[in-house]
Amino acid sequence: MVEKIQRKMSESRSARWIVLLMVSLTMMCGYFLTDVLAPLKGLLIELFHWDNTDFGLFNSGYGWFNIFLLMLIFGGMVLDKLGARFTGVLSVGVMLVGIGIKYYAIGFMDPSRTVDFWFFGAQTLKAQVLAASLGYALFAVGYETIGITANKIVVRWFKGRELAFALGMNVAFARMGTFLALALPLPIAKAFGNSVSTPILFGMILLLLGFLTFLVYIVMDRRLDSERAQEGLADDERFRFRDIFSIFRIRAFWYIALLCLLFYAAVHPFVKFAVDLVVQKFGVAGEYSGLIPSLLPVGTLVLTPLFGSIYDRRGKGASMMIWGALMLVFVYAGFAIPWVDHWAAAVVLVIILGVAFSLVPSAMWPSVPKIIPEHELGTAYALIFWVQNWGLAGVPLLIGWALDKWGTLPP
Ligand SMILES: NCCCC[C@H](NC(=O)[C@@H](N)CCCCN)C(=O)O
Repeated sequence: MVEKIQRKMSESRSARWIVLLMVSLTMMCGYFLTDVLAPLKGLLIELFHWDNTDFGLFNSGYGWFNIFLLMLIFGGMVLDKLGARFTGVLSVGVMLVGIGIKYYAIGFMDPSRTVDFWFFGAQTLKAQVLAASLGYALFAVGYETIGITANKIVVRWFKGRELAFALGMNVAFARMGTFLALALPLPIAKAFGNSVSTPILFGMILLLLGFLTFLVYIVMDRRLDSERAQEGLADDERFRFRDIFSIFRIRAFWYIALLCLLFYAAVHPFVKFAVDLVVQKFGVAGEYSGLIPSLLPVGTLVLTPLFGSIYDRRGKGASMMIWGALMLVFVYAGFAIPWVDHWAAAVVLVIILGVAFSLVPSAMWPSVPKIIPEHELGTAYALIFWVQNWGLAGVPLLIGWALDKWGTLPP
């Protein structure tokens, strides 16, 4: 097999699947670290006296640099200008620094210390919460950038072949990272005497391993470059700043960005509120309440690559996205109708949601290279992620506000 890889990178099936595996593992570590604190909320309340406002601030940190300082868009431009190898290393470096700050804040800072500062008026905050949020904000820049970098790498290696299946597998690794982040942190923290910082340290070590797998990709990608150069196929089109305007002029790009915004804003925040929903509306007992929402990531692990391979063979990406979006409307109508309150209905609705959450991404990500040239792809993905991030940041606030106003959930 190694011989085959050495002979011809561009034609070796094993080489491109190894590249996919190496890059997806790096990305998966990022997905693990993104949600590593989610299951530890109880411990943070118990040990450090964090409250809902602290959590709200910490979670909002995700968008501070990406959305407001446009770091995500710059990340896409760096990707198109300086390439995936450099951008990947930079992303992992930024993630490590960000997560290092968060680790220091959670593991070593005095939870009772406060800081006074001015931001649209005088503010007092817990120093630990502020530092952890700033670390998370920095981490998120690297995390989102590694997401678009992975997309561009997969397109480079798989275009004209089983691209949608490969992108589906890449998303499946992301889901696995999220799944592990929900399953592992609490047992790890408990095994180390209720230490909230140990799962973060565990994630950092994982990410260092993810960095090593990225180095394997770099070696292979360099070989692909030199092979292409020898054949006179070097990528000579370079990204220029004004290319951003040619992306803006493509109408299909806006349709995809809009669908990405609405779709992800509907699904991701749901996951955060799903347990409360099945308890409050469907009357599921406390200890089983996590089971129904957990069907969602597990189902998407298998279905996203499956739909990707259907897309590779049959096409019809637009129809897949439309069906996925319609299913989502059906699911939320089911959640909203008061008399649909049997636990079995919740199971069926979550399964349909899982199908929708696999259908749309499996068609959406491979559709972008069909409308955008490769040298602008990083910026195009970054712009789509940037639009999407507004929804990911805004909708939880909207849900919180709606629950406070009309909901029955405890504050
Ligand atoms: N190579 C990554 C494929 C994109 C996967 C996609 N990720 C996103 O849309 C990100 N902007 C992050 C979303 C927030 C998750 N915490 C996905 O389907 O996850």
